[in-house]
Amino acid sequence: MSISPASAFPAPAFTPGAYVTATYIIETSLPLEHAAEVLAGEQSTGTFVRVERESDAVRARFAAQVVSIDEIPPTAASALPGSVGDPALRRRARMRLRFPLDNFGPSLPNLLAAVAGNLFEMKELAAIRLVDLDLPQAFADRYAGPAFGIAGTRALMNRPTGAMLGTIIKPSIGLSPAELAEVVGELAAAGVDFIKDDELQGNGPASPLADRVAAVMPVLERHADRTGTKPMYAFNITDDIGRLEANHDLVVAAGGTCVMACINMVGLAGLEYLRTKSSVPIHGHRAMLGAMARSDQVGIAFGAWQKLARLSGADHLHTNGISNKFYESDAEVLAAIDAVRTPLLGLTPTVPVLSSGQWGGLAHATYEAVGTTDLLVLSGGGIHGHPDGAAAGVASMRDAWASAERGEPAEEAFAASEPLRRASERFGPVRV
Ligand SMILES: O=C(O)[C@H](O)COP(=O)(O)O
Ligand SMILES: [Mg+2]
Repeated sequence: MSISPASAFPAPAFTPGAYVTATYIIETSLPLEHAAEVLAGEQSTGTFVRVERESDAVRARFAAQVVSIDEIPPTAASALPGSVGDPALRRRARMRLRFPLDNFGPSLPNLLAAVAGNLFEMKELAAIRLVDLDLPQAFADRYAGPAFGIAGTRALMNRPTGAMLGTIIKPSIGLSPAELAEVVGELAAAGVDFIKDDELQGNGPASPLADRVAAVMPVLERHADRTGTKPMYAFNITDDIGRLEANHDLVVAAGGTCVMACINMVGLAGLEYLRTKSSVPIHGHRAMLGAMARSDQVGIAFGAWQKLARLSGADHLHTNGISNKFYESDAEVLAAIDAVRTPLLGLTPTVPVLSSGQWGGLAHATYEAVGTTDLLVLSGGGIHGHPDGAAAGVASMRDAWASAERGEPAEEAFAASEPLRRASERFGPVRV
């Protein structure tokens, strides 16, 4: 085994005066200030007892500091298991903690150990949720973020303006590669911009990644030869980190223009690794986010998580869509889309991906609420479940978004478009 030269491990530079500010919603039955100090101490220089070498000088330089505590109304939710104190005294607060960047350097995994590590286990806290992170520029100096983003994605799929419209292959699993190729041909002919594997379709024996690539890409290449446009297909290459590069290379060698990774399954470090190897946009699926973000009492909110995913290189990031099939309200979805659209440390803008229960009848309400077409809107059941087939499903989406972008009332689109009218018979009334 060869020993790497020391130059391969340059000492990280000190950045005095640089901080990460983490915002939490906490609940505690202890005095709020006390709980905040325990939290700040445990996640930086402290432990359960003051130790001899935790000098004032060490604290001054490395201790996390409580910046603010703002009490907010309690919820009716029960306390996290094992929390201590008199339940009758429980209070809730939004709290900001400032961590010296030098405690961890601009390293996302090590950042998370400080701002989202053991603190979820602290018995002093009856609830603790990380809701936001203010990160210094040093993170963008180290992490490249998206390589393609909105502009690069539009260029590759030849959709310079307007909403980017796509679909998820449904059924998610069960189609043979040959059947998949047929569906892809139909979708491409219908003018879809983007197609993706479902997050459930990885590399199983019934439809291995290599076979899907071999079946799908010739269909897309033939379509591109005829029309000059190659719809983007996001092959789900999620796997162990050691396989990501080979999976990516397989897709790119066949002419593929996108790879998809389930961010929480490969981890942020896996996504960042893929970013260093990828020559096509990375479609970031957020499956499993609910385990972190759904509870009001514990976890990491989408607003904080999406910053980490964007730094790690997600060109596309799922935000959910309005009237979705999952638990999030429209207000939460719109906040998520807004979060992804908010500039972050000068990174290339990531494309928000609106998915889950989407269909053409949601276009007007979505466009009115977000005011942009720099979106990738995905409709799985809403296209494949169209009463007249997937091609009509694509047409219903295109008609709806074109009408919304022209500023017409939804009723007008409904009256003018047979595919949209037929879609509404299956999926419900057009949202206005
Ligand atoms: O992976 C996705 O984004 C979902 O499977 C969406 O599917 P749906 O449009 O059928 O809800
Ligand atoms: Mg899915």
